[in-house]
Amino acid sequence: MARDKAKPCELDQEKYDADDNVKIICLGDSAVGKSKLMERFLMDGFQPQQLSTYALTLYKHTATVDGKTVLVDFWDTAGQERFQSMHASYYHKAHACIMVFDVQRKITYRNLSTWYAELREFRPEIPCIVVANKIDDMKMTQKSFNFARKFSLPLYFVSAADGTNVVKLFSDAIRLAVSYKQNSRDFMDEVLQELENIDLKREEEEEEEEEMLDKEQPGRQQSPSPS
Ligand SMILES: Nc1nc2c(ncn2[C@@H]2O[C@H](COP(=O)(O)OP(=O)(O)OP(=O)(O)O)[C@@H](O)[C@H]2O)c(=O)[nH]1
Ligand SMILES: [Mg+2]
Repeated sequence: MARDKAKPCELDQEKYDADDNVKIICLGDSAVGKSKLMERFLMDGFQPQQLSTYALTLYKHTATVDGKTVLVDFWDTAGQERFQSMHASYYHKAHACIMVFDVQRKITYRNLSTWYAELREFRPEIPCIVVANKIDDMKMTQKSFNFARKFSLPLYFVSAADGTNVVKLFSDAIRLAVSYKQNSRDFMDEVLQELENIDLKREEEEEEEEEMLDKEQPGRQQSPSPS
């Protein structure tokens, strides 16, 4: 008797079992440590070499929130100016944002307002966490950064280099993304959902129409389209 039954592919099984999937984007100037934070969380490692992200890297991660499996797409975006025109698609259907600055470079903190304005233009309601990275190199970690307070955003002091607060940051971001997705009353989400429903309905109607025509005219030929 064969004991080993064919096992379904692991990834497909995860997808099948997943209760939800969410998209989390990461924003901030070049070299603030966005990719290193992902690396620390997903691979539990840190290679100090500087390799700027080319436009976009996508990481897939499986998490458990309140006993449910959640598939997470992390979008690691390049902070460099030259890629800024791609941002509309970065933001599309994102459920949470991690916005990073470097505690050692004031300009990256100042630029948060630009990143935040752009985020809100595309995703007015999604949860956003402000992240002060590289606190391993900094003595005064308790310095108050007004930006987060001004917009009532949570602020996390982290280090991708030594791992401080990294798991907490990502776990909370996933939790916020899931809860946003489940409770969202975001106007843009509703509009997108409506558009998807209209598309589906139109496709169904077209299929029905095709079927009816096929029944009415067996052996029907497609008429040439006017040129
Ligand atoms: N000391 C210290 N250095 C860090 C930390 N996180 C990142 N770095 C360093 O900062 C540099 C930039 O890190 P990246 O993660 O590549 O930065 P990024 O934000 O992804 O940059 P772009 O991809 O260009 O947008 C690297 O040399 C890292 O080693 C940290 O927590 N502490
Ligand atoms: Mg990067």
